[in-house]
Amino acid sequence: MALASGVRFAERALLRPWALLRGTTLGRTEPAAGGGGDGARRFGSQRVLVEPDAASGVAVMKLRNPPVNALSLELLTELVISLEKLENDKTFRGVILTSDCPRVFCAGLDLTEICGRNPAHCAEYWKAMQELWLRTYLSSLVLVAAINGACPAGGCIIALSCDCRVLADNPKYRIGLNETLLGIIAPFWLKDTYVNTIGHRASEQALQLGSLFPPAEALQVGLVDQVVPEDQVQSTALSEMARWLAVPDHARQLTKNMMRKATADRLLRQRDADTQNFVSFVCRDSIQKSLQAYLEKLRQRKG
Ligand SMILES: CCCCC/C=C\C/C=C\CCC/C=C/C(=O)SCCNC(=O)CCNC(=O)[C@H](O)C(C)(C)COP(=O)(O)OP(=O)(O)OC[C@H]1O[C@@H](n2cnc3c(N)ncnc32)[C@H](O)[C@@H]1OP(=O)(O)O
Repeated sequence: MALASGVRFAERALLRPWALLRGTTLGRTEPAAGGGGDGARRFGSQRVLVEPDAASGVAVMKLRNPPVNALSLELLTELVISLEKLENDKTFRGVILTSDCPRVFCAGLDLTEICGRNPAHCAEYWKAMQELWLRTYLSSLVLVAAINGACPAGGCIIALSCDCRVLADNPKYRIGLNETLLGIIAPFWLKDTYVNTIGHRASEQALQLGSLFPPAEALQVGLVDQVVPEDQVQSTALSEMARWLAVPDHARQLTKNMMRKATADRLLRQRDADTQNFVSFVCRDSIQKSLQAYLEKLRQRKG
């Protein structure tokens, strides 16, 4: 399958994720419940479950890092590797990304990865976050987010880097970039992704206010493409997938690349500087205090 040279270049420029892998069990293959042939076999890792359907060329990738799918370094690494595995297998043309944890799609950055950690760890963690965004944003596969739970901050980053978003209609499942409410700032590449999705004025407001949109508002502002009853999220994601897969891959991929390359290139050009900014920012005493206070509030708040 011919890929745009820009996509190939960007992919070559990305980090090899293997070095990040610690204590994971990638590559394990097991029969899916009730499944028989190769197309029904699932694989994955401790924190990412992949259910491939070779017949349709679509795999369902489920985040399972309970309780809230916080993006730990391990989860980030396993997501990158699982995606790479599907991209390298030409049987697959599309991936539906969803959560295996009830009520939460993804709670965003795992705050324990950046609270009270040394600068080297924060740098390693941020590089893994950049890597996941670059991989998903530039993926040659069609990515549909089936958002079956709350989707703040880093969770929204993952959803935004997909091609299409289907959100379950539950007022508790809010989506958006709430970084400012934690006293932190969305990086420029995330701001760019937001602007590309909902436009400049809406992003300006939502980013400063740290808005988390309930489903109807998320649909209205263009943050998601469909809002459907909870029990129809998966089937709607599959219908959306069929719509996207009806387009010839090469034309769709070249168009995706044309739309997204400039945004990704901005980060690729200044990845190290972005990492340094992140580390020096989050390691400030004042930011560490805000993050600790937020984490404490989360731990005390139940229900
Ligand atoms: C000037 C220079 C500028 C340079 C700038 C450079 C860089 C920019 C810097 C930073 C950019 C960062 C970009 C991304 C940021 C993020 O993603 S920050 C994370 C934001 N996430 C949130 O705010 C979500 C917080 N969580 C919740 O709101 C809820 O947990 C929920 C997801 C709605 C689920 O609710 P519920 O089902 O009720 O679960 P609980 O709240 O009870 O939580 C269960 C346990 O999980 C722990 N937890 C929740 N979220 C996180 C998390 N993100 N990280 C770690 N741990 C989390 C929670 O404490 C509970 O733990 P215990 O069971 O009590 O131990």
